[in-house]
Amino acid sequence: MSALTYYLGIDLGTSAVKCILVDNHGAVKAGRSVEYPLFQPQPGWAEQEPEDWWNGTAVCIRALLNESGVNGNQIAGIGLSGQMHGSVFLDRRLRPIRPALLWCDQRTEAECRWIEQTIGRDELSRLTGNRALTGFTAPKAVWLRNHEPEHYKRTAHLMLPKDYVRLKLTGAFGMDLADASGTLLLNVAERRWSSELLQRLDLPEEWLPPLYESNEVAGYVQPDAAEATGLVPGIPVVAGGGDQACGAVGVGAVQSGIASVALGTSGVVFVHDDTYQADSECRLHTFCHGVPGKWHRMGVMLSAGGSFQWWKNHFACEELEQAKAEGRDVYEYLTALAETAPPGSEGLLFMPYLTGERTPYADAKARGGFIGLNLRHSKAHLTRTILEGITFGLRDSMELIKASGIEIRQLRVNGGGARSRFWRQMIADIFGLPVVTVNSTDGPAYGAALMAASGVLGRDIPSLCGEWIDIEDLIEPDASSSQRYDAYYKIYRSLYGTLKQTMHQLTNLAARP
Ligand SMILES: Nc1ncnc2c1ncn2[C@@H]1O[C@H](COP(=O)(O)OP(=O)(O)O)[C@@H](O)[C@H]1O
Ligand SMILES: O=C(CO)[C@@H](O)[C@H](O)COP(=O)(O)O
Repeated sequence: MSALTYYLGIDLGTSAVKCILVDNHGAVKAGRSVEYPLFQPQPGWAEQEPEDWWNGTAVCIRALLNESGVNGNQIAGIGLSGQMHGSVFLDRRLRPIRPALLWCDQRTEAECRWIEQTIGRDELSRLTGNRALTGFTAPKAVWLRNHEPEHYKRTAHLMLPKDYVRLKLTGAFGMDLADASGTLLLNVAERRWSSELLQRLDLPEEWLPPLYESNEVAGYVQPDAAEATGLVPGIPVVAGGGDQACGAVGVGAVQSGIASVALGTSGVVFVHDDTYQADSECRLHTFCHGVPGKWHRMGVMLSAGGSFQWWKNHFACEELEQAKAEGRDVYEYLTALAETAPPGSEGLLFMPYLTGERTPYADAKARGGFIGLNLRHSKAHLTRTILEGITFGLRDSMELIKASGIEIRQLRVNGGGARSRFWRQMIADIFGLPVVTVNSTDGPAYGAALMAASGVLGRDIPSLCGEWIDIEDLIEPDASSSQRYDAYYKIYRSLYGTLKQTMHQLTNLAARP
């Protein structure tokens, strides 16, 4: 029997970096994660230090190798996945100029308006397939020029979060097409940088790295990185992808009809496209897929798991203590509590716009709220309605997908929230579709490892998905809950329009010193 080799998948998440080792039959051997801080120097801002990402990744890989007993020389390839859209500005000596602005940073409303006015919405859509949204990278570069001209002048390179880790690992510049799509600087249809847009925005094309398909080798581990991580020099590192493309590959959403639903800090509904199909009003994002030569569309909520995390952090002290005492995960404790309330939470709704929203409203000033509270409502109802509100928000994206003529027959969930069977049943009921989990629960990291194997072995991604990925659990929707949820969803949908002005007034008031 031939010896096992391994593929290392690295997912540079928002809360932590997660590293896994996958053997050449697709089985996960071991996993490890290391957290790092997120800074919010002003309301609506979200930043991280690129050095924290690299240090966390090095510590994580070293611990993973030690704990698993796998040697660096047993690793045949590495794939990188990461939080998308974040802007890493480096000087000529490759030093970060300032903390990176993240995907959930909302400071660039004025820059987005300027880009859309300068280029024109239709023309921007023709050039990039998308519209200017606060989380995307191009408005961040324009913000730097407007607000920190000294930093802008010193900038020599602009890259995405995981591509900084690539630079530290391999000494090479590179970016995959899936993640590059979220910069708003890519001609998504033609899979190349949009020189025309860069010129019109007066942003230097030489800042940007070379582009790769996700399974192409983009560099090799260098001796100094090997020393820092416990890897050995020379291991090939494939381009990888943004976390959504990697997550979709990691659950096998690589053909029409199967959607990936990601429940991380953000919440995403992602569908595969064989050909380039821009959304006419750009309400969905149209990006390159991690499958070479393919595309995808997706809707993105900014605070999906993030809303649940907020609830846990601020309002679940007792549950946190009880969970600790019983050695249970606090989220398991909270979902068990939510399960004691009925579907619809007895007339309660939650708006999950805690950090503004992207799909379907593209509104940095949207805010969250509970509506329908009465004296019968307990913490169980509030906990349940948070999960329901997040899932209604995801359904908003699915409705846009369905309206564009795409038929979905199965949802494959990934991300932290996918651990909860209760939440998966709720998704099945609210979407009216079967919900599947697969053998790996590490969506993006697993997808990155699979991309590495694809590149190293010269195998195509869909066929490797067919070999490595099995359905582990399938939940069918419950007809009576679905019917009840439909009635609640109709009201949920009307809330944003009804309350938009109030949300904006409150956001403006809160911004005053
Ligand atoms: N057991 C669980 N049940 C329900 N939700 C969970 C559970 N564990 C984690 N979560 C949710 O998943 C989120 C984290 O997901 P993850 O994919 O790790 O995020 P990220 O990649 O953004 O760092 C948490 O904020 C929480 O909302
Ligand atoms: O902005 C997007 C996708 O467009 C997010 O998906 C980020 O890529 C990070 O998400 P998490 O994995 O941290 O939830």
